Amino acid sequence: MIVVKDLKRYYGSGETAVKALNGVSFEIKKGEFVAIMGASGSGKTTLLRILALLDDATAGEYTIRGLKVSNLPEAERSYYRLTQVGYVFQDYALINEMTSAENVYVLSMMEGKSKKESYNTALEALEKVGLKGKHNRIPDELSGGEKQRVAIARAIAKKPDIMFADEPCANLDTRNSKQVLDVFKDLNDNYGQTIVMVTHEPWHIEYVDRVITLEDGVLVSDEQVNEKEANEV
Ligand SMILES: Nc1ncnc2c1ncn2[C@@H]1O[C@H](COP(=O)(O)OP(=O)(O)OP(=O)(O)O)[C@@H](O)[C@H]1O
Repeated sequence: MIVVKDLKRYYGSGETAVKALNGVSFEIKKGEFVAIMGASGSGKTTLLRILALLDDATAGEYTIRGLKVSNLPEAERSYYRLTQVGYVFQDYALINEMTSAENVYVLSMMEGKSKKESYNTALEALEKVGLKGKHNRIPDELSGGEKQRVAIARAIAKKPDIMFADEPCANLDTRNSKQVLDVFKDLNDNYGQTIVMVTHEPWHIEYVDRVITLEDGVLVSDEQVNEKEANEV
């Protein structure tokens, strides 16, 4: 599904350039749940932002399902971002004045779907993340873990090819983190959702299939931690 070849991302130029990514190559198959790990400053967020089309690489090649996204014109990248890629950020990025259902269906309405269809899709997505019956609550009336699950519902409502999560449990206690990780695992196991998640917590490894570790912008290990049947790249 994803092929990355010799990806580089430098911040600044010349002698003082920060080589946040310095030639990273790997492939991710459809249906994999992959963790990106590494010490602070190793390049995890930089890599995820490029994979999620939120940033451009300085050099290298990036393809999703055979489509060379690193070369797409901005309008097409923007369409791809809106319709095919799901995001979950550490701060949830929910709109405080909106209910859970509204937060989920606002994106679907931006795609031009009817309010009724968007609302029904939102309720279905909220049910999948275990929030049935909480569709009318605003973020202030939810726990941190529930807020993050609303953000996950928003991401899956558009049935994305790939879901990207950047430290989704960074602001959560262990109990809430487990609920969020259980939702990711359920989406991956039962719906085949491809997930790429940045995390620095070693105990999160038990939830994922594979761990890619970065050190100073270089891939230093790529380890299968949970066997799955072979799938298409
Ligand atoms: N916008 C920027 N301008 C300059 N340097 C940057 C910028 N963003 C990141 N960097 C540098 O690039 C390197 C990689 O940063 P990145 O945020 O990708 O690391 P990380 O592994 O996600 O770290 P953390 O776990 O602390 O979030 C670091 O040295 C960082 O200081």
